[in-house]
Amino acid sequence: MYYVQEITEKIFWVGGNDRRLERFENMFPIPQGVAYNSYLIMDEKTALIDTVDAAISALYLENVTHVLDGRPLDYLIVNHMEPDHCANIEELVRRYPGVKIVGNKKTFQFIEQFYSFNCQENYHEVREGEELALGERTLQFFFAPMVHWPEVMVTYEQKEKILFSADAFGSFGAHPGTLFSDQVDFEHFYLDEARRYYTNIVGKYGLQVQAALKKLSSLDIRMICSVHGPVWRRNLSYILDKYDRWSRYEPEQRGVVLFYASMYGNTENVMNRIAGKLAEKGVRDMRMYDVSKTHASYIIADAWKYSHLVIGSPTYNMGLYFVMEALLHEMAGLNFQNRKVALVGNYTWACKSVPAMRNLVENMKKMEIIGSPFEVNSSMKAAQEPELDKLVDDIYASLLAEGYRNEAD
Ligand SMILES: Cc1cc2nc3c(=O)[nH]c(=O)nc-3n(C[C@H](O)[C@H](O)[C@H](O)COP(=O)(O)O)c2cc1C
Repeated sequence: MYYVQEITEKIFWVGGNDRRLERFENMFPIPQGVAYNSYLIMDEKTALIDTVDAAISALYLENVTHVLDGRPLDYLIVNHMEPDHCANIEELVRRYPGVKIVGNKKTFQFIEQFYSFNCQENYHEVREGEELALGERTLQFFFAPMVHWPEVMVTYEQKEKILFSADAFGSFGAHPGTLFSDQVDFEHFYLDEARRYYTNIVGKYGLQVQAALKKLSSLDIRMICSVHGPVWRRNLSYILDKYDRWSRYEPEQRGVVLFYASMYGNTENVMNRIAGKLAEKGVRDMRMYDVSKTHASYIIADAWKYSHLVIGSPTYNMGLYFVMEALLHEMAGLNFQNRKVALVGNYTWACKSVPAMRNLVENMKKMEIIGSPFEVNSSMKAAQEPELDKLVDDIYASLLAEGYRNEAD
């Protein structure tokens, strides 16, 4: 049976949740599921904003039919052509043959690339800033290229000042019954998943996000409706500030993320010793991950959050342990930058992990290597304690220089 919610007068959320999907984009674990949001505006003309993933099409079509209540669909706004939002275009055209599909040149190019049905007669191409009157309400379209696909646009509803923002401001996590961010404790319920979503999916395109934020800054926005995650109707500056910071690659918090690879436990042992020594100095904001155990998306999200990283890896086949190598490549691919990094390398006959890590890290922008990388020859020896203490002192000094306030102070 249909399940819809009216988000404001005559604008309905007609999306749905998927809590069965194991991995978003077949890559990112989503233990709390994901929501696909679509919105239907009932005015003199009816307009549907984006569709949903094929996994929830049946319920979705029932939702749309229910809200339309016998009326035709006049417009389908396609803000984003990623298949998790476009799976129902063909069926909607079949059901509502007169529907105008609103998009830009690239939108239509992508429709034809992804799908084989012919709906060219339905195209309604819009330009940057163009308006579309629905009756009481008028929509306006702004292009947001590469946030995070080239055809992306956002739709601004002028009467109630609602931004339909495509993937921007989205989050992993299905709706827990509530729909609005102010109905839950966002920091506890969504923030980590919103950060993981942003950093892993949109993170590479900080410059383009900054450009979009600048373009939208002249609009009076009272509500943000993304295609994933909760709807924002209060305290919008909170999520706008997060996006601004994330897209400038600025850490949210001073603290340390330690992540390591280790087969026999000797690299892990050094990482634990570093964390323990930092804790003795009073550092509390630390996270530690084994890269073979924790999915990269969680480590990347925390690397984005914190100011300092400690990275440890054994040498493997004259290079870097593959999982660590993949993770650092992924971070570089996401344009990750602007952090302080300490390195720990391990080897039994020829240490290649330190130069490999250094090379990968130094190829990222605005990265600073702290002190001297700590090299372990199979296992750490007592004689190396002063050298490790020196590295810990350097990490701590760097934290303080960045403004870290020690609980013990
Ligand atoms: C398949 C394989 C390849 C390795 N390749 C190298 C290598 O090229 N050079 C080297 O010095 N050590 C190499 N090692 C040894 C490890 O780097 C070394 O034993 C290290 O101390 C392991 O650290 P861990 O205790 O944290 O797992 C290799 C080990 C394995 C299992």
